[in-house]
Amino acid sequence: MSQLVGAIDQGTTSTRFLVFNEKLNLIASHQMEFEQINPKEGWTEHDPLKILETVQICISESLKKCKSQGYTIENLKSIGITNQRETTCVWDKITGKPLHNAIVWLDMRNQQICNDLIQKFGNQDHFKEICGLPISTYFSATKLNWLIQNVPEVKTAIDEERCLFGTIDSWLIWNLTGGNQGGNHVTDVTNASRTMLMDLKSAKWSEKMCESLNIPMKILPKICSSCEIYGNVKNPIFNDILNVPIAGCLGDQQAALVGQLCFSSGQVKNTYGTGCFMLKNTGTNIINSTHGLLTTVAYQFGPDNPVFYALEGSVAVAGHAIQWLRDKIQMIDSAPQIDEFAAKVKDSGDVYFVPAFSGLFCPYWRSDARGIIVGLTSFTNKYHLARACLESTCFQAMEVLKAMEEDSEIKIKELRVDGGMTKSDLCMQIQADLLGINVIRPSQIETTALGAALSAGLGVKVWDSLDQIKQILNEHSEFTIFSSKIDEKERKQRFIKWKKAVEKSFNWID
Ligand SMILES: Nc1ncnc2c1ncn2[C@@H]1O[C@H](COP(=O)(O)OP(=O)(O)O)[C@@H](O)[C@H]1O
Ligand SMILES: O=P(O)(O)OC[C@H](O)CO
Repeated sequence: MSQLVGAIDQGTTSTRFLVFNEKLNLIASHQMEFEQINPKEGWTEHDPLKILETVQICISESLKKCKSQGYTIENLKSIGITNQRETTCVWDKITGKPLHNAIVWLDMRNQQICNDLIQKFGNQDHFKEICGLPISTYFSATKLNWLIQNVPEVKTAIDEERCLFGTIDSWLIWNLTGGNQGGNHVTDVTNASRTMLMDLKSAKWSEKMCESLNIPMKILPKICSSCEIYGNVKNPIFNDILNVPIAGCLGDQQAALVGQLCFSSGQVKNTYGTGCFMLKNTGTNIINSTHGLLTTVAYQFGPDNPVFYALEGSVAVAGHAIQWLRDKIQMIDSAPQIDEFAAKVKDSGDVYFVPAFSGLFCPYWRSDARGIIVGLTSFTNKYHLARACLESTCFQAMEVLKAMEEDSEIKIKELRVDGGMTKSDLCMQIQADLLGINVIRPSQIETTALGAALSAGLGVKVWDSLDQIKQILNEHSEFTIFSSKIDEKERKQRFIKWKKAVEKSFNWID
């Protein structure tokens, strides 16, 4: 009997469910965008119930497509989950209802809490040794602080032992496995490593971090590996997949690392979605960056297997800037139109766009920066702006790659890429030009979902080993390779201009 594995990919802007067969071919998928709620400047929320609804619809629509190809639910052996990381949910375990909208990773309402912590502990990197992360609005713990301090229902639910906290993976697993009828309150080690509350070495919640950040440990989920059975689907809302085991779970950027088969130390991938995230596998070594990178968990394939780590360069705004041009500025009608516009001009006309909408993450960690467009003249048109927008992501990725090279003093020779923005050939060509190395895009750019599916399939022995998976994928994977078409002199000149633009974005917020 054919074996299928499903993956829920719950991203920042959309939810997907994808089904792969045992040859790792994509059999069916369904995707839905959902609302970004912006109650105030700098705030972004998601409705956790809406997220659940999109998951349910995506599963149901994909399974219809599987059925039309002759498959039945018996073919579906397991499900993996991969998700936007850090986004913070709190809910009531008795009613099963969220106590507030989820606070999204991009949200900056916790800035004052972060400022106070930096002042109290002396510097932004005070906890990096324990959790691998700087004090920043990006991570879950200070979002949770904000909820505890500002939403009375959350405080009361904690006092009455009804409050559960989790990132999106936890919220989904709890609901899928029964919700308030006995759902399992768990997370995986990659997601836990994004909260600031986990000790990287022990891969357990850190008492010191929880105490320093004032987080009650009783509301935290149990930390599991990225590949084990977290429970079977029991919630009747998900009746299309009842009793199917959930057997894989990874944060989306770690899932992409897995989906790109970056299992060896030194291998690097870059995913271009709402943000852009470059991860380098560092094996079982915890490396502390001196160039603004984060240390994070890459994966742990089973509770008895070692934890693998990664260095990460996180860029907050990549595809998000394209969506901003589409939704807020209405310069384009759809994301793909950015390519059409950008291709109409040979360069950006010396225009530089620094999309520091949420400050700048890696390598600067400047919360005082805000977005700017510089170099405008009366010659500038929307096509230049479109090109500057694509270039902005590539320049940011270039800075992250340089930080990785400087940290390890090892030159990165090629870059594997994936994610929504990599559909743009022009963007990938600009990236290769700026980096001066080959940019390699697999024909299957849904590597995030693939990574979650691989983990879920390993969890129930659809595949026995990583070697078997590598062999299967290597048999039918195809790649497009983008090589630089500009020389080092031009690359340097453009980078100097970019750096000048970045500096101009600093110090906007007092
Ligand atoms: N053809 C395209 N050219 C450039 N960018 C694109 C294209 N299609 C989609 N995108 C961008 O890709 C992003 C979505 O990628 P995805 O990997 O689905 O992100 P996420 O997981 O963050 O929701 C959007 O921000 C969109 O702007
Ligand atoms: O939704 P994405 O793909 O932009 O990923 C978001 C990241 O997980 C945030 O850390």
